[in-house]
Amino acid sequence: MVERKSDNEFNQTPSKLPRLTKTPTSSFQSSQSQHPANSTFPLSQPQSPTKGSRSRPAFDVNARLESMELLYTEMKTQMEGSNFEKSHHKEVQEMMKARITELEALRDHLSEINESLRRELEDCKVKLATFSITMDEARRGHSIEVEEIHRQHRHAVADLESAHGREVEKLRRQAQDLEDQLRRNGQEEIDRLLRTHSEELSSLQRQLNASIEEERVQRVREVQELTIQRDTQLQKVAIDIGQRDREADTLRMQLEQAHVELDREKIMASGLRDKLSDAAANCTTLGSSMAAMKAKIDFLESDNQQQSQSFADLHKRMQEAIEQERIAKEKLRDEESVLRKLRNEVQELKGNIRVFCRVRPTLEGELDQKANIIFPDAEADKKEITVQGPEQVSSLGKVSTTNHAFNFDRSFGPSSQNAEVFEEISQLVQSALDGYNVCIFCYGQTGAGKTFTMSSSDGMIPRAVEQIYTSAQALEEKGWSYTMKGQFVEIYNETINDLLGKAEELDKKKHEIRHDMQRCKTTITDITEVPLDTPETMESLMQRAQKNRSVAATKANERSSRSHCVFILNLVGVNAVTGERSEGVLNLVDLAGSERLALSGAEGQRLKETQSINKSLSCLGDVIAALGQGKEGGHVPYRNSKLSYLLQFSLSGNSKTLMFVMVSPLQAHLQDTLSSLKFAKKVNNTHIGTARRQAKVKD
Ligand SMILES: Nc1ncnc2c1ncn2[C@@H]1O[C@H](COP(=O)(O)OP(=O)(O)OP(=O)(O)O)[C@@H](O)[C@H]1O
Repeated sequence: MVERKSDNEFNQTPSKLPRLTKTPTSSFQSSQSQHPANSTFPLSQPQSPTKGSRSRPAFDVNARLESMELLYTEMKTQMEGSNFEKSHHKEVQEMMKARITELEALRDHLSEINESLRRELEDCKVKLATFSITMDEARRGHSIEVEEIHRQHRHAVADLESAHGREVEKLRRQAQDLEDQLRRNGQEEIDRLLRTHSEELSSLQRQLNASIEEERVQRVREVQELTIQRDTQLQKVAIDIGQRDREADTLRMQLEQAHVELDREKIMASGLRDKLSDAAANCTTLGSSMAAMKAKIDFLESDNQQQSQSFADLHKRMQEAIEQERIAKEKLRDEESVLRKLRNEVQELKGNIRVFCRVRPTLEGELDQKANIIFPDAEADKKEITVQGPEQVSSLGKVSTTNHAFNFDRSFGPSSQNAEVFEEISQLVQSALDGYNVCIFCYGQTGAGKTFTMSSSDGMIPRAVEQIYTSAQALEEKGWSYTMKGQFVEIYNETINDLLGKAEELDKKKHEIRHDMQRCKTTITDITEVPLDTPETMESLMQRAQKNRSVAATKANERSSRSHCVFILNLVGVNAVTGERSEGVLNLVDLAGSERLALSGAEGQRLKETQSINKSLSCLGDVIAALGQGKEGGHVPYRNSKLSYLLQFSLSGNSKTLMFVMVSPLQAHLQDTLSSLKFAKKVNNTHIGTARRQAKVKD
């Protein structure tokens, strides 16, 4: 802050200024030496003389005063300027004051506004708080409502689901009933037609044979009688003629005698002439009887014509009967096509991928190790299976178990027989004859019954082949002729082996899978294909495959459990009557054991086996899952394993697939049982597109 001095103070001249009398300091001296005479400070001279002052000239007061005057004038001018500036500053100050007043007024105004705004803000805050409370209440109400709606929705969805489930169940049952009905009706109709037809045929045949026989016997009898009559008459005539001849001879002799006697006895000439005319009359009679005989012979000949006519009639009737038989056969063929169509429609209704579950019985020595497995609907639909999980101990030491329920297209209990199981798949096998690609595979852990179900002497493979033979034979009547060829391969460590080839070539000969994408056909290079002409061929084929499997088993322990076994049956049918052609494939697969195979600890051959089984089974699951997504043109990882690549055309949406999940009844296998059933459940929940028949009609 600058100290203000009064105007008077500034207007005083230097002469009027009080004089400084002493400050004899060295600083003064130094300042004086630094400032020349015109310097404004200091204003006084030191009073006490020093050693140095004695040598200096005397102090010039006037000059000093002059300089002081000058200095004063200068200062005055400066002061005037300062005064002007001061007045200017005063003005500015006034202006600033006015401005400050203005601003203060503005500030007051703004404060008022601020105050009112603050009050408004307070109001708003109060309102906001009220509004927030209302909002919270509304939100709570809303969430309660939403919760309520959710609950209702859940209930509605659950109701709908159960209704839908019931509806689906009902539809499935209806479809089943319809199928049974259709099958029964079709079968009954066919049986009835066949019966009627064969009865008609046999009665016609009998009638025909009887009437032919009767007619023949009668005609033969007539012919014999006529022949006898004719012979008798001919004999008679011959005798007559002989007699007449003899008479004629006699007469001739007599005539000769008469002639002889004529000469001698002319009188007797007229008598002889009379006798001659008698003889002539007799001759005429003989001629007429000969004509009668001739007429009789003609009559007999015309009777032969009648016989020919009746033979022609019989022939005509026989032709008519053959024509009727042909029409009946044609009708039967039409009905067979309808039946085929219906059968496959029923199969499609059931879904193109189906899952059956089968629990094997406990064997000797296993009775006390049974797991708790039940079949809740064994008396009704036979679809459910419930497995009691392993015991779990809680932290409080409480022991509990969980029940795991599963639902499949069909569940078979331990008492089920292969015949009963086959009955359920026979329609599917039939589809292969109708030109579909069918794949049936058995999945499950080692010892769960896969081989027993598939390849035992009364398993699915021999039964399927037998049914195909029987059906193919029955279809022959309808113009179909089938060629069947079988292949049997093993996939071990991602390598294909020919089970019908030479034993010494196992694991040595290389086989490649080739796909013909246009014809949707799979071939394996250098593989043995056996024509199956008779059921006996099938038996020897199975024995050959079994022998090779045993040879392979000596190479690696438990090899049969650790390899996949695929039986491929190629069926080509041609209908000579309708020109139709169908190509179907039936694949029956016995998979490697699916037990959880840990990689840890395994090494060498065992590690390789484990890796390839894990890979191929998980790849099979991936393929089914990808197909289930049903994306047109979507990627399906068939190539990730040999098994899925081999079955590509039999696993696609265009084929019919059935999976058997095989279950061991033992407590020790419970974890594997549960994981097999969970895998099967996933497959069961998959829907694969509609199968197409590979049938062609000749141009
Ligand atoms: N339904 C059944 N009725 C009677 N016995 C059965 C049945 N299923 C399986 N078995 C018996 O159980 C045993 C194991 O069955 P199987 O060999 O078929 O199992 P697997 O699953 O094929 O095993 P692997 O994977 O080792 O080939 C065999 O002795 C078999 O005869």
